[in-house]
Amino acid sequence: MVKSHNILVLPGDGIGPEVMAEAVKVLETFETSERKFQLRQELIGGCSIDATGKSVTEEVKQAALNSDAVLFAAVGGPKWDNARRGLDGPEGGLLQLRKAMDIYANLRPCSATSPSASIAKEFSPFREKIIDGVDFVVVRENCGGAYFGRKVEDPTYENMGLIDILSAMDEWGYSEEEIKRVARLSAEIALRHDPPWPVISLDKANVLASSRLWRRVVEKTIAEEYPQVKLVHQLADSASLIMATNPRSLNGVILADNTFGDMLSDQAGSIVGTLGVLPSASLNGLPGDKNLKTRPYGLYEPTHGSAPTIAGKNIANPVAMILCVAQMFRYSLDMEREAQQVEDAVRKVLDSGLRTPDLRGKSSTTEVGDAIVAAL
Ligand SMILES: NC(=O)c1ccc[n+]([C@@H]2O[C@H](COP(=O)([O-])OP(=O)(O)OC[C@H]3O[C@@H](n4cnc5c(N)ncnc54)[C@H](O)[C@@H]3O)[C@@H](O)[C@H]2O)c1
Ligand SMILES: CC(C)[C@H](C(=O)O)[C@@H](O)C(=O)O
Ligand SMILES: [Mg+2]
Repeated sequence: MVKSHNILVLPGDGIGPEVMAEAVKVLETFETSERKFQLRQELIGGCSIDATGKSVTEEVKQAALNSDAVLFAAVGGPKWDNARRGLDGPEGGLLQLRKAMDIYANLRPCSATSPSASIAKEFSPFREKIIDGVDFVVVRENCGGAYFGRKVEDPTYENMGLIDILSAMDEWGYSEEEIKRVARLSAEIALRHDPPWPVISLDKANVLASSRLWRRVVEKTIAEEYPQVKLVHQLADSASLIMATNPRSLNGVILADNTFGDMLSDQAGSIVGTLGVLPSASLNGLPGDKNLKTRPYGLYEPTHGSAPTIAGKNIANPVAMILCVAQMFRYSLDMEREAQQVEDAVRKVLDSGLRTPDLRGKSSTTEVGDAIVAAL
């Protein structure tokens, strides 16, 4: 029987279409007589605002809900800076999609050997003995907190930066259930390792009310449901220092709310020395999750953005986007063997020295993509 996977492809803005083209090339090499990918490409972000007036349309959200997985590249850019209003700006398209799909856990792995030890060795600003053996995944709560709370902005301003905004507010709230589900998913990831990884939960319980609830709920959930998982509470600000001084001590699952997770996962880019190689997976549950009330949803996006200054030059690094294909194989399509094949091919190409200019290489986006396809 032929297996057919419906994949929604959202290239977005800036370097998005360039890196997505390479990811699609890699994906298509896995088509066989038994496995087909039905790709549907749609607009999101600034390009969607230009075409439809909306950063994401209801039709695209519906397409995401009907697909087996979503590949997303990047949104935003200076052209739309003045259109940046809450969920209506280009970045809001991505936020709306995360909410519509209820993909509440964003997994952002970082290790000194993935995608390639040679990259971390050469590009990390840290000494080798600091980053040696670093291996963690940031599990970022993706559908709540300050990102989705009530927003109050001065309604009179027309152009961001041109007229004074006298006051503004982002409500940063969490419910027990929102915290519980992401704590459970983190513990499940911890248990996939032998011996189980610790869960290191970040908060600012010394200051924020939402963090105090966060700490209580994480504590109770893990103690009652996952007693075999070691839980460590860490203040988010000092976690940021530890990531730069002794990152190995954060090895495990780093569980964080939406804002802290966003910041810490970018900081994790400093361990490997570039954001251009870090993928991420946003999920509404792990494969086989018995609590899932809907079909499994997965959206796969690089940690980096639309890099407007290098867009259109065929020099963007496609590796993070290509590694998103591996994540999609792993979490949405039950293709672990193929996921590892992609990761091995990426490692081989990076170790061979064939790299884009962000990694001091001379190769173009398409050359790196072609080399990865050839290495598969
Ligand atoms: N998920 C997303 O769509 C996403 C994420 C972050 C930022 N953004 C948006 O992207 C725009 C630019 O933001 P920024 O500059 O803060 O972050 P960015 O990640 O786009 O760029 C940061 C730096 O990394 C470089 N870089 C990023 N990706 C690269 C790649 N694949 N290859 C080579 N170099 C790469 C850029 O040239 C730049 O020097 C903004 O509009 C922002 O809102 C979008
Ligand atoms: C583009 C923006 C909405 C997004 C975020 O803040 O979540 C980005 O920074 C990310 O990390 O995916
Ligand atoms: Mg970010």
